Amino acid sequence: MISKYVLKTRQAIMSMGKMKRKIISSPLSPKPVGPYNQAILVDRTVYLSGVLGIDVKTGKLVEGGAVPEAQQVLKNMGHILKEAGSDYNKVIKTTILLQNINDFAGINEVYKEYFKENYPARSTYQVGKLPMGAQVEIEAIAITGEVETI
Ligand SMILES: CC(=[NH2+])C(=O)[O-]
Repeated sequence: MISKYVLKTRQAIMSMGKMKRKIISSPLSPKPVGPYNQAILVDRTVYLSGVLGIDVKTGKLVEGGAVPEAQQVLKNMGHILKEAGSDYNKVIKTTILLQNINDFAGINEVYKEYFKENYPARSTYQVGKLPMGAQVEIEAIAITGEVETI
């Protein structure tokens, strides 16, 4: 049996109409390597999939390890953010996945080149393995349009 509360919640949601989502795809950033999109925009929030350090021209991970990969990840991320009407300064949350947590310090140096102010909330993990044998993957959530920091 459905409670009055659940029924009321359902009615409220129905009365809101259809929520719109927009698939974001930047040709300047590598195509997804699996069944996902680069990003999805819902209302004014854009959800970025985990970005890898793939060079869009070669379709391969850049060489040299975690630091060059992180540079490429964040460049790729910039193109996706721009396509969605956002930028690094409007990112509110990131998740960094590292193949080796010993790269933490090096990654932080690269990260600060892109996130200069209003640092997003962030989580960093060492994981067993990443797609394509990557050393770094970063996902993000960002706001589009005008943002005020209070
Ligand atoms: C790389 C990535 N985002 C994925 O889900 O495989």
